[in-house]
Amino acid sequence: MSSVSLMNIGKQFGALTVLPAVDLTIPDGSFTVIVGPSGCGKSTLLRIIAGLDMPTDGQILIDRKDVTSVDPAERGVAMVFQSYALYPHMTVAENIGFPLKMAGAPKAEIENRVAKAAAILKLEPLLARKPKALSGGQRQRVAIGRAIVREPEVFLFDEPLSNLDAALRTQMRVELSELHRQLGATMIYVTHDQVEAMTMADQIVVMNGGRVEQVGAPMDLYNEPETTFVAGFLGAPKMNFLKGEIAARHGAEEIGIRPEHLRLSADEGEWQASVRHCERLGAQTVYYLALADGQQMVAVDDGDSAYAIGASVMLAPRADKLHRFADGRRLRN
Ligand SMILES: Nc1ncnc2c1ncn2[C@@H]1O[C@H](COP(=O)(O)OP(=O)(O)OP(=O)(O)O)[C@@H](O)[C@H]1O
Repeated sequence: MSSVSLMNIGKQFGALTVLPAVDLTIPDGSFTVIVGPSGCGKSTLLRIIAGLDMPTDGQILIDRKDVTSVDPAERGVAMVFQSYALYPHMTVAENIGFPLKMAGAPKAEIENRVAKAAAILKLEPLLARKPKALSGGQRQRVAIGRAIVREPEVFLFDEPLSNLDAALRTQMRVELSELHRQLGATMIYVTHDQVEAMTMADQIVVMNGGRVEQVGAPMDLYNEPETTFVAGFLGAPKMNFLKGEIAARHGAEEIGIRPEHLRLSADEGEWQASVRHCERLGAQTVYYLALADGQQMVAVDDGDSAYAIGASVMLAPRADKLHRFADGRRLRN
């Protein structure tokens, strides 16, 4: 197991500064998810840790050793990509064992380690198949197997689930979390999907425009976002943001309240709104609402909640869940 430290990492592609200066510590054995919108630089950061890209500035430490100019193969990291890049003419066993073969490992050792990885990933019945005879989820497991056999100190995942359908993604989230518990290795996982970040991470790193916005445990970021960016990025449906008179009454330039922290009632509440649209999800009802001053809100109510389109409702925000911001930053007190 190994910690990873990024010290003042900068990256430029020609005139384009993708990462101005990133400082980040990834604790030993953690499952750290780097999350942010497309283009914020998260894949670049992962490739720099892997050694596939060189930083323009700064240092990378793995297990407290400076690996900034160490060859990717010598860093003790293994990367799993979004596109599984399996060799179509090789069997599952050959695909998994390929990195070891390339490294010149003896045949018996390759077989041994492939068997161990296949057992962990429940791929044993599929070892003789070719990739084209596998489902998307099975292919991704083979790609993960190829990383496991190398017994890396640090696993790097670059959006590994984005080619899978929703049901399979959910299943693989559980499998990856179990894999992490089983192996105890440090895992760094890049995604733009906040659900993956919330469900798998023990540490989330939210990035925005090449900078680290906030680092912390999922529920800490959810409950105490430091910026409106983090507040709006984590959670679905998204946090509501309100400005003007409504925010001023709470002593803020802007307030935020999550849809599940609004209580709806016919006659009691702080704000009056009309129902524009509703989505009945079975377990929940999602209301799209318009306040009297024209600001839009979303509220989540029980599955059997039954306000009609056009109805007038009162909204009561939970006082302990109301976030106050000025200049995009959280206000304290
Ligand atoms: N080799 C390169 N040459 C020039 N620009 C690049 C190169 N690689 C990445 N970039 C640019 O760097 C920025 C960050 O890219 P990066 O792939 O790290 O973002 P990302 O957050 O991982 O996005 P996505 O979720 O879309 O993969 C983008 O503006 C991208 O166009």
